Amino acid sequence: MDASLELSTSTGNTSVPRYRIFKIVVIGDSGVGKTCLTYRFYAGRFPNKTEATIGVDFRERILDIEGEKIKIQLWDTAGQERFRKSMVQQYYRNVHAIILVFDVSNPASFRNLPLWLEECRWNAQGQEVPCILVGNKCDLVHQGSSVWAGVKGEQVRKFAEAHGMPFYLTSAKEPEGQRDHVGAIFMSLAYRITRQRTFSYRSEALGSFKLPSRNRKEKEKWACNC
Ligand SMILES: Nc1nc2c(ncn2[C@@H]2O[C@H](COP(=O)(O)OP(=O)(O)OP(=O)(O)O)[C@@H](O)[C@H]2O)c(=O)[nH]1
Ligand SMILES: [Mg+2]
Repeated sequence: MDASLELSTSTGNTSVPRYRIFKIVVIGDSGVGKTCLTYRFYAGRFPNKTEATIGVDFRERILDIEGEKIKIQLWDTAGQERFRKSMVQQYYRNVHAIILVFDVSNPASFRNLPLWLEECRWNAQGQEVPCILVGNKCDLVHQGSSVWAGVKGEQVRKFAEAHGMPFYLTSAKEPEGQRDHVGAIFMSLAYRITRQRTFSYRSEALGSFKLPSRNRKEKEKWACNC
């Protein structure tokens, strides 16, 4: 069954709420903050401590989108190859959207983005799945030396534009109590995927952003040289 058509129910009791379920997979290099971002959205705060994710961790939240309650199922995946290689196909099975994360203070995590997109393209098997780009750890931008050696906003904008992806720069560690930027990113993605009434994976149903084609020249063109 198409995962989007699954309804949430644990018993035969008809009074149990039934929701449409949407699967969002979070990918990116190890240490970029995937666990912290998903935890922040799930629990509303930065986690006290994290360890490298093994395989996948699931976090779910019920959201109210224009009067409809839906269940967002976040797949917080492992960035380390050895902790993910046996699970990659499950990550992408019936996925509704992908969040591609890099660390703004770690240029290597930005340079590796084409490899992640390649993995998405390969596993999506011709389906076009919404993908957004998130640069995390923006709280570190003004720390340390006066010359910022991390990824520059302009580089991010160009990369995102080249691949037709919306992008956001944020911090899972942003102080609580201020505006919830991380929450707004997830909410805006949830809003976007739930608007697709047909549940089709095709690009015409999903709007303007899609996974890029396999184009080596294009990937090299937008690779970061920092
Ligand atoms: N300053 C800062 N540190 C962060 C932020 N997000 C995560 N971190 C830290 O970065 C480290 C790695 O965070 P994780 O969320 O575990 O990274 P991950 O992407 O899940 O890593 P894997 O599970 O190995 O793929 C931890 O020490 C976090 O405390 C952020 O927004 N700002
Ligand atoms: Mg993790």
